[in-house]
Amino acid sequence: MNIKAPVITIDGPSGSGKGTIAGMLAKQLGWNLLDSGALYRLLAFAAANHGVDLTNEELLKALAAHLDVQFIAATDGQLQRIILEGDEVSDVIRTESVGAGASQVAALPAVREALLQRQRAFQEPPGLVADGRDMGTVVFTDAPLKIFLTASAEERARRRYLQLKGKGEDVSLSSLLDEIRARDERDTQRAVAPLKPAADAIQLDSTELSIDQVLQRIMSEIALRDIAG
Ligand SMILES: Nc1ncnc2c1ncn2[C@@H]1O[C@H](COP(=O)(O)OP(=O)(O)O)[C@@H](O)[C@H]1O
Ligand SMILES: Nc1ccn([C@H]2C[C@H](O)[C@@H](COP(=O)(O)OP(=O)(O)O)O2)c(=O)n1
Repeated sequence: MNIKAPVITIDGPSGSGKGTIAGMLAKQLGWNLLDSGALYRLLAFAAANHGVDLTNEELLKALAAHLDVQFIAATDGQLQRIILEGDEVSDVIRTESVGAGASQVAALPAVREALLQRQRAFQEPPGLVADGRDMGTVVFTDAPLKIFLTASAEERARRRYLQLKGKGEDVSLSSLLDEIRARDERDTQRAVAPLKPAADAIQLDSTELSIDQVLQRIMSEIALRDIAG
């Protein structure tokens, strides 16, 4: 019998804390990690490098199917590393402009289809924490725990501002808020796999919660379901 590894999905809008929480959970549980947004970011980044227009669905589909990417698991003291065509791109794919490009290519059905199996291949023992927009609604519909993490747009822009400032980037809070709102609009309104909570997702508003409080809330849901052994 083929018993699949359990999956915890964490979906939600930009800046809600998905990546941070997913990374901490994966570490704490000793599970695999899928940062699905990174795949869309990598595609947008690779398209720019190869001169592929972000509206050219056919070429983007081919590029998505052949993306030469490696995810190197986090170790103590080092975050997960991402290698594209032999070069480390972990940081360069995190800019807001690559995020906007990712949101654009992510609206194309052929691109989503081309990336589906690649995402499902991360479901390996002992378990998987998957973060994105459609992890609970499309990619891992039978996940035993689905979290939909939100926060107000203002709080998400503030977090992104602090994060990018911390990396030495010259950013403005008001333009980040505009970009976050534009991305929310595109991600929730697209025809395929729009950002929305799965019917069986637990919705968690982190606006007033610390990272540790969010983590504790999710750990208690895991304990309730007895899914982490
Ligand atoms: N509950 C929280 N309170 C304050 N800051 C947070 C919280 N959750 C995440 N952050 C910070 O917000 C920023 C964006 O978080 P991130 O995990 O990248 O969000 P997402 O993956 O949803 O876009 C990071 O700098 C992170 O440390
Ligand atoms: N499962 C996913 C993950 C990301 N996307 C798209 C939509 C997002 O705006 C972009 C970038 O996602 P990412 O999770 O890296 O973005 P944030 O860190 O939340 O700002 O990719 C998607 O359509 N489906």
